[in-house]
Amino acid sequence: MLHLPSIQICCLSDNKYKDSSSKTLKFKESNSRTTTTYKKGYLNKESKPQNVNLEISPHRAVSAVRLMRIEFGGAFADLLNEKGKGSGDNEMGYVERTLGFCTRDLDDRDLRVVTDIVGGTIRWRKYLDYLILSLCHDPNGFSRMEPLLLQILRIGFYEIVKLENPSYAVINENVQLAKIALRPGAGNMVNGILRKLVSLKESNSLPSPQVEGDDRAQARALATLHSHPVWMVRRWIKYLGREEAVKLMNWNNSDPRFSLRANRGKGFTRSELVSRLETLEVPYELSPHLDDFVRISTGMQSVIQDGLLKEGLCSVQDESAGLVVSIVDPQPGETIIDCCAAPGGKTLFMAACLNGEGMVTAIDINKGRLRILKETAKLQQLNNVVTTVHADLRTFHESNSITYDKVLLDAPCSGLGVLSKRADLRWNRKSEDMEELKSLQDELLDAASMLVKPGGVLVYSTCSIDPEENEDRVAAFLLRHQEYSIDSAERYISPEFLTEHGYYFSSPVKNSLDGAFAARLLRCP
Ligand SMILES: C[S@@+](CC[C@H](N)C(=O)[O-])C[C@H]1O[C@@H](n2cnc3c(N)ncnc32)[C@H](O)[C@@H]1O
Repeated sequence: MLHLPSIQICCLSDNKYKDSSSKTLKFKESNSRTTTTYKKGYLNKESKPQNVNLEISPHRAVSAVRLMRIEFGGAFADLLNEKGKGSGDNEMGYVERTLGFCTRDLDDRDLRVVTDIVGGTIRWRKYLDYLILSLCHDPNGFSRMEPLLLQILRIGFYEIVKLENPSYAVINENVQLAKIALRPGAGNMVNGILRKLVSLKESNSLPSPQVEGDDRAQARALATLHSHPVWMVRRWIKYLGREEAVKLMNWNNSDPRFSLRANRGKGFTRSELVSRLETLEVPYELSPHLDDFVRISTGMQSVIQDGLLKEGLCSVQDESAGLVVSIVDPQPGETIIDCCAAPGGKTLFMAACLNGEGMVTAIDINKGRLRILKETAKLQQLNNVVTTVHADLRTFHESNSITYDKVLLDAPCSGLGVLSKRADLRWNRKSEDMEELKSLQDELLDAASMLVKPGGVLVYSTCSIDPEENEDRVAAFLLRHQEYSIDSAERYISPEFLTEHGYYFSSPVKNSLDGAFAARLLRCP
């Protein structure tokens, strides 16, 4: 029988994060239980003394700090980028500034665990908070709980409820982290609440919201159970029906799968990529849809460490995005303009299809992202067929009179099709964004349409599954622009992706890929 001590909510204290979003951080003083060592190149290039704490679980400490950065510091939970950065010096710097000590270096296994814990804890945040709140004696204190303590609790709850890690270790390690990073009282609180959780789980009596009442109440319960914002759930029930909406949320909560594209531009073929993956012992599957693509569900860390991405031999690109390029169907010798191009996934794939003849002009309003595109084009030896232009598409035509064979508008969108990869996006996106995005998409479509040669092709695409950003935008555009008509996508993709209107649509639920949409439109000659 577990002893369940009474639980108190600890509120914000003076020497901790006050409000990280407003950048008024105060970092905790170094804790007493740390060892000061000299460690080469640990935080920066020079050797300097470090407070390396060997008593706490490094991956939990790093996960807690990473979660703080994502929730309050504006860092993205782009799991791959986080992995790609190798979690090196910078990350340990954040850990030390936040906790007052650093941990030992993370090995590959730790890094994988951090990625899993961070991704899962963010995805399940609403559900985990519901459980935490249900188990607290003082629900009013929940909203005032200090951020680091809340992250530690969320990690513990996620490990116990979703990962089903051995509860003894989860409790011990998270209690230790709370004690050392905060204070003994915080450790006691974590201990009490995690033990209570384990006891409820073992007796199959975890609190659970009932899906009952009117539509609104049911959507609220489903949103908690599947950990999504209520407005998204309501929208999906409206467009997809309840059953599909639940399947979509399950997909969004599942581990993301990645695909790699062999960079033909650099003369690297899919079979060479496959040989490298076999050498690295990374399991793979060939894409049934795209000749250059390979799917992997584990082993990304090995791919990164092998340098395949750094050397520009392959790129991480979802097949759903690759299929948008199939709809453009770039041919050697053509002039193509990619109107919202950065960071360049589609630009570079299109450029590789040109076999050195023709040109892709890549426009983007974001200078930093465009710089990344330019550097990647160089790395992939595609800079001879890629030109970058820093411009706002809406005013670009004022200084440009050139028209192009093909125009791709991969518009800024809600990203509701890529929630399995962008774990934090569901919490950052607001329902009000949808109206703003729709008018921006209309403006950008009008601007892009001016760049198409008579007889040329305009492709409008998004990584959204929302009809208001997809079919509805195209329908409104066709009403405004009678010089355009739909060119069915049937010649470019397999029937499973074809909609009744002749558009391309990849559905996470149906196709097990990210959600994406593209319409191919012809300008009359
Ligand atoms: C969906 S992302 C493009 C992704 C890119 N096509 C790819 O495959 O990597 C949308 C891009 O539109 C850019 N953007 C937003 N408003 C713009 C505007 N008015 N003019 C040009 N680019 C814009 C953003 O900076 C962002 O990079």
